Amino acid sequence: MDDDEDIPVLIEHTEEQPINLQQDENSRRVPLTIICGFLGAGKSTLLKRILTEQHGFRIAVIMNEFGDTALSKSLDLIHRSAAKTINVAAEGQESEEFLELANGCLCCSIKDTGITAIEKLMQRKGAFDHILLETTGLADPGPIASLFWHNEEFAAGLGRDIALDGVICVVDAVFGPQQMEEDHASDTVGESLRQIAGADILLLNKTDLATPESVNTTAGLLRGVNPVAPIYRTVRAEIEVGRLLGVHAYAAAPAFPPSHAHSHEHEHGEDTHDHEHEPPAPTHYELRGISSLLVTVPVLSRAQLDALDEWVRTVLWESHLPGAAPSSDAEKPLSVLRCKGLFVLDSGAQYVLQGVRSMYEISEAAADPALGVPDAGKLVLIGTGLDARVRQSLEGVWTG
Ligand SMILES: Nc1nc2c(ncn2[C@@H]2O[C@H](COP(=O)(O)OP(=O)(O)OP(=O)(O)O)[C@@H](O)[C@H]2O)c(=O)[nH]1
Repeated sequence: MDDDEDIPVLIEHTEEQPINLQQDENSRRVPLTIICGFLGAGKSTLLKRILTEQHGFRIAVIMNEFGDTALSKSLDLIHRSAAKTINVAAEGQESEEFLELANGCLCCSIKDTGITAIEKLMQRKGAFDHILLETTGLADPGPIASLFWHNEEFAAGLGRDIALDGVICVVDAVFGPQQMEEDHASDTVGESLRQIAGADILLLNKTDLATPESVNTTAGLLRGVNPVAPIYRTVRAEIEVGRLLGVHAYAAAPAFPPSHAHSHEHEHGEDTHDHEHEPPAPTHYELRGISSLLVTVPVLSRAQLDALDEWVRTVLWESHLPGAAPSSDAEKPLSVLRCKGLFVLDSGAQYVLQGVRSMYEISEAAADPALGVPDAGKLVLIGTGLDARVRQSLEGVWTG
């Protein structure tokens, strides 16, 4: 450790906040983004980029790893970056470390899991505008995401200060498909597929090491599992920070693909935003593991919206279709890991559905006058056992 270890002195924040990272006006909650990803896919490379580049955002990064990995990782990041100071705050907790970086970011490597690490970080509230939480490779982001969203216990505590912004999954363009392939070996759905399913943004990294054809194939696989998350193709996780943070994935109406088959890409420097909107034909990954169901929902009456709410509740809470007994087919039990929806009422009102595992909410969305009222709604379910019976049962909600 360096000689110049000091108790951290964190500078009072006086500058204006970046527009897209403004905290919720009502609650002043700090947005939190979860980074998960395949082993060796480039999570640390992304973090290093964020911690060392001049992007104007003050981001606190928590490396939530076990053992010494986080410590060695953060020191490695610091040594390679032009950090002004290295501060270690012991506070009687030997596992706590805070590093203040030259670009205003704060790196925390805390060998505690989840909540404790964040509680410690929040003691330094005001020193950052956004929190990034890196999970261990192949950790399922679902339980962590739900911890920060709609957890009553959490809402009474830290949840007053933190709002879940989104989940980013970094996928290895070279080994990603192989990892997905190996993942189905277990009798339950593998972690890599859970990560893809639970992501709000997919970073398809290391595209320089794969042929354009295989990158396209991998993007297609990702799209098959998660049809709504944007896919950014990157080399060394090079992407504008503003495109990853401040996405309000759990608050805003989800950006659904248009109903017609469509595929285009935008170049943004090194990264490419991929909109391969139509899910490809089911692959063996989907048949063995997770698949998605994307349904167009017609304009609904209030009563139909209530019926839809009940349908979602039954499926998410009881894992069976309304009116049907719980499935005894152990191979493909009905289970929803993530759902999103936008519903339009005949009154013109719009409602947004957001769900993680068994937790969900349907709330009225502020209509954007510039966009007008959409002529139909959409619902996407990502999980297992999402077969034709599920679509039929769902459509029965409005066809009667
Ligand atoms: N060629 C190439 N190498 C990359 C790219 N992104 C990351 N790497 C390298 O791949 C290796 C693994 O990257 P990391 O960022 O450590 O991956 P990680 O996801 O943090 O790894 P774990 O935490 O061990 O799961 C490192 O040697 C990186 O320099 C890329 O886009 N192209």
